[in-house]
Amino acid sequence: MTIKHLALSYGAKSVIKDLNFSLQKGSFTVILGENGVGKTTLVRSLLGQLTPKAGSINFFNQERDIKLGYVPQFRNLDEEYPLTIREFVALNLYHGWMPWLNATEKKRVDRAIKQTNLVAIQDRPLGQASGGEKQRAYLAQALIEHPNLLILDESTASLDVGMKYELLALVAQLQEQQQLSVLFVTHDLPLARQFADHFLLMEHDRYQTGTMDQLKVSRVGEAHV
Ligand SMILES: Nc1ncnc2c1ncn2[C@@H]1O[C@H](COP(=O)(O)OP(=O)(O)OP(=O)(O)O)[C@@H](O)[C@H]1O
Repeated sequence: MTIKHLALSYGAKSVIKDLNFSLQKGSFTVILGENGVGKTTLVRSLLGQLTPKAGSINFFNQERDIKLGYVPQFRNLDEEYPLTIREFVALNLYHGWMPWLNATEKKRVDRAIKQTNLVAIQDRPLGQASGGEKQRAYLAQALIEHPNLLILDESTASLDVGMKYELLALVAQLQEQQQLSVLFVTHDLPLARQFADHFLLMEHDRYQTGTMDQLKVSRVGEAHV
């Protein structure tokens, strides 16, 4: 994916100006930056929810080659949330009036549930799952479409340390096995250093990119000069 001279704004409020960035196929890239710098805004533009004011976003060779998977920020679901884990994972496969899945769709659900280690608990209500299990269910839902670019937006923010590493280790495994490219938005530098190979560091007036060993910050947003 190549981003050239990208500008994004909300009405008159400019958030991103002249961003240039390349995401290499198969890489695990972390997007770092302080609160309010525009990380989620950038993700929204990649998901096609926000039209650039200027510049371009080109996905790999041709735009139709790209299949995006998106794991949103962790939101704790109500304990009473009515769907089981399996129903939640399959949610996007239901079309309008058709309340059942065909054999191929069932296989896709089985595969995503297996990939995310949810087989044993797939029939439990999602509302009663642990934070890590809920995030794995979001990941499984994103994997249903067999994405080649997976975007995780602060997906680990409210998970405890063990669960964060578990989720990211799973993502890294999928990245390797399936030639996935991963874009991971986070404030968590140790986690980024553990799993990512490239970074995009967003600051209010500049952007830096490179391989993780070129990242010279001790905490997000604070560059050593
Ligand atoms: N719908 C909107 N309308 C107007 N301004 C917005 C809107 N959404 C976000 N903003 C503003 O755009 C700026 C960038 O927000 P964004 O959510 O992209 O930041 P972020 O880097 O993801 O922050 P955080 O780390 O806190 O999630 C902020 O100043 C925010 O207040």
